[in-house]
Amino acid sequence: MHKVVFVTGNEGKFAEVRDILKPFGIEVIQDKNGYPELQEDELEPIAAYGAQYAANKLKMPAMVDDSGIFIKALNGFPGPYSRFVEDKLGNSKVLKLMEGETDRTAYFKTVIGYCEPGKEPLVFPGVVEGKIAYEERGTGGFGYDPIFEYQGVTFGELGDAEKNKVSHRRRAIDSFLEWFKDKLENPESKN
Ligand SMILES: O=c1[nH]c(=O)c2ncn([C@@H]3O[C@H](COP(=O)(O)OP(=O)(O)OP(=O)(O)O)[C@@H](O)[C@H]3O)c2[nH]1
Ligand SMILES: [Mg+2]
Repeated sequence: MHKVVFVTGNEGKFAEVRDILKPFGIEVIQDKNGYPELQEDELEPIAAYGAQYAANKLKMPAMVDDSGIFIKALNGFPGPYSRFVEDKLGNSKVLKLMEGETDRTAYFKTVIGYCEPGKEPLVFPGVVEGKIAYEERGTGGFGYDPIFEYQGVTFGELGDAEKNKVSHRRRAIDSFLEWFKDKLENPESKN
């Protein structure tokens, strides 16, 4: 069994990453102590810096997840500021900003940052494309899930297991796993 520390205060993220990695023999341990989140227009540098900070502080391999929802009609807003906007506006006010907008195109993105002590951080992005619904639907998931429609169904309406098959987070973790499995098979050749 491999162990990875996942630094996040978000229980929804933690539960998803734990469930996705479990079948691969990777045990995920949550660390709620946080990391400095850079203010950047892209998620990658935020995740890279956070993972390196956490690995060097904890002296063990560390993972972070920086995520956001990017709405086309709002020029990509809230993107990296999704946490702040969720806290200050919430889904109902985001829907107000979208009133009158017929182009509902949006995507969710997760960047997994992973780092081992003394090494360079690696980033693994995952994206899922969808649409902003006209009203909140469903009580599952967390955050923006009730207003994000994937193939006509909101992430709030999908069960956890179904969301974990198609989500941005799932895609980012799949990309991490590809690298991680390769590293287990060829321990000398990578990173
Ligand atoms: O509907 C959603 N489905 C998701 O799958 C999802 N993943 C993240 N989010 C939201 O996007 C922001 C990310 O901010 P974020 O990456 O800084 O995370 P966070 O501050 O919640 O936790 P931490 O990991 O930083 O401690 C926060 O508002 C999250 O609630 C999601 N919303
Ligand atoms: Mg955060």
